[in-house]
Amino acid sequence: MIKYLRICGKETVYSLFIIMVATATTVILPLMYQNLVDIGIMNKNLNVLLWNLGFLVLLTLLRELFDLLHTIVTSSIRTKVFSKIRMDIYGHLQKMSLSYYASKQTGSLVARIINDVDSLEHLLIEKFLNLFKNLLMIVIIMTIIFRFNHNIAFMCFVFFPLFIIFFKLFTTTVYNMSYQVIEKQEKLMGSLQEGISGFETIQSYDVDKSNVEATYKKIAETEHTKKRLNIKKAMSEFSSVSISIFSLVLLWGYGGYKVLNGTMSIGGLIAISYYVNFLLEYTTDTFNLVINMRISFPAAKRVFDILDLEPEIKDSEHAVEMHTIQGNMVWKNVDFCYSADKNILKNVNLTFESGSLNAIVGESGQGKTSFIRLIPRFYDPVEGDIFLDGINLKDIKIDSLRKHIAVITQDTFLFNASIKSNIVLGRQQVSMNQIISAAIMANAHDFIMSLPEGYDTIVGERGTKLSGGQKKRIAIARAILFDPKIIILDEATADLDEVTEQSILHAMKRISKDKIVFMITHKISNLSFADRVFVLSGGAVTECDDIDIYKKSLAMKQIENNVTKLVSP
Ligand SMILES: Nc1ncnc2c1ncn2[C@@H]1O[C@H](COP(=O)(O)OP(=O)(O)OP(=O)(O)O)[C@@H](O)[C@H]1O
Repeated sequence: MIKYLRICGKETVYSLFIIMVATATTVILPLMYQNLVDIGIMNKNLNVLLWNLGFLVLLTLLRELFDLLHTIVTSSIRTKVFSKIRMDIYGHLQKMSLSYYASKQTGSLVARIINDVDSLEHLLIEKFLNLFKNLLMIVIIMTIIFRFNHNIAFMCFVFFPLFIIFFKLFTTTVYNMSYQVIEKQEKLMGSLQEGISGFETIQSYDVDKSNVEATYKKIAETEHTKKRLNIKKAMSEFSSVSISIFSLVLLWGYGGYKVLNGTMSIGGLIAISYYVNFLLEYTTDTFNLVINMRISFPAAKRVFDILDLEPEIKDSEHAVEMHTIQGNMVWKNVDFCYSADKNILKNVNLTFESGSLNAIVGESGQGKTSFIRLIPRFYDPVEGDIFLDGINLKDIKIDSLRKHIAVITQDTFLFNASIKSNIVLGRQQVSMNQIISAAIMANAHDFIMSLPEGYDTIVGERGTKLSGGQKKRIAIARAILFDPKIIILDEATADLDEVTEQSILHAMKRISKDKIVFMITHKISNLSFADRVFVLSGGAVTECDDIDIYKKSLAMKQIENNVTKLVSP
């Protein structure tokens, strides 16, 4: 946090200075009242009365002015620090490995960026700075009260232990409850996000009953925990206010008695009652602040927990930049698994040369996607190494490695932007001609031109305004325009009609002359485009010596499966 406060060190110093000056103006006010009553009113001195009234107006205005200044300065701290924290979390999340996202829900991560940073903001700006102001005020006011009247100062001291007892009583419960609220809210955000983005499945399968009810239950539980937390907070506030009332009664009893027996002036009693009032106000406020800080701490801690997380896949110290690559790849004794109890790849030894289109086949769940995930280092092998142009992937800077790879997955992700921006994807200096020729190769140009706004058509969230095949073709055009050395097609053409699929694969075959293309496929017809075919089975990856024989055996297997399905009751 200190690192972030340093960004606006100047503003923090200004803020503390303003707090001190505002404190001074507040502290002087009761003395003015004392003068006004004892010298102005009681001695019928109009001059003193008018001067004091003038000063009172001036001081009150000054205090308001400093409050305004404080708000301006803290707003500037908020803007600088918290936009930086949000950017850092977002940037950090972008660096996290696939394994991290496999165990997290998008909604709960959004909750951290929005809600938890908000809590941290309140904690820092409202609570820490106010705590500083309150403690300063308490010390100054206690000193003044002590100088006024020792007995009253001792009476005030009696109430501190009471505050501490109540504080101890509430603080742990409040902390635990607020943690529960945050966790429940995070889970709720996850369910809401999932429910909203999966609305089509929910509606079409009529699963709304159990699914929606589970979300309703989460909403109710979150609100219930919030209600319990609010009641606890209200109880803690009630107890601190009760102590204040009790002490004011004591002060006015004792002070009134002193005025009656002539040992204290009326102005003095008014001034000291102001000070005691201030003291109680600031002590109560500090008590509530600390309770509220306990509420904000869990959220603040979670913000820094994310920032402290190390991505599983990161650049090694001596990682090198690869500006250009040939694209020759060697796999040496590669083992891979997601968890120790299930091997996905075992002792894979392979060599791929630039200028080849490699089909990866195998039954569902054998590990084809996992296999290609090791190439852009979405995951690392648990044993063995993969070399690109003789350099271990682990020794290449991740950004510079991924710059040479385009992955087109089974699920196409499009941004809610125009078709053109989805193809270009932030790359600079790309001409319209280049975009169009990539779209032509991906068989996307004709359908794009048939849309009323052509390349400027906005595709909707995740591309909902386009068909599955259209989205896929845009993703392929994006990869072609990108012109990487390694192209990975993970069943990328599976949901296209046969003519479109064949024309895209022809294009892939053409452009694979100086690239390595990996094509995961379940279709026998696609194997005709492959230079080499690799079969994944039981963790082993074996190359097919004769593609035609493999195609025949696969076709036979599929026929057998279909016959079994037909004859089985
Ligand atoms: N992120 C993950 N965490 C844990 N296990 C995973 C993960 N991704 C996949 N698996 C498991 O790894 C195994 C291989 O999955 P993978 O997706 O690589 O298979 P595949 O051959 O591509 O399957 P398909 O042809 O059905 O797409 C499966 O048993 C799957 O459940």
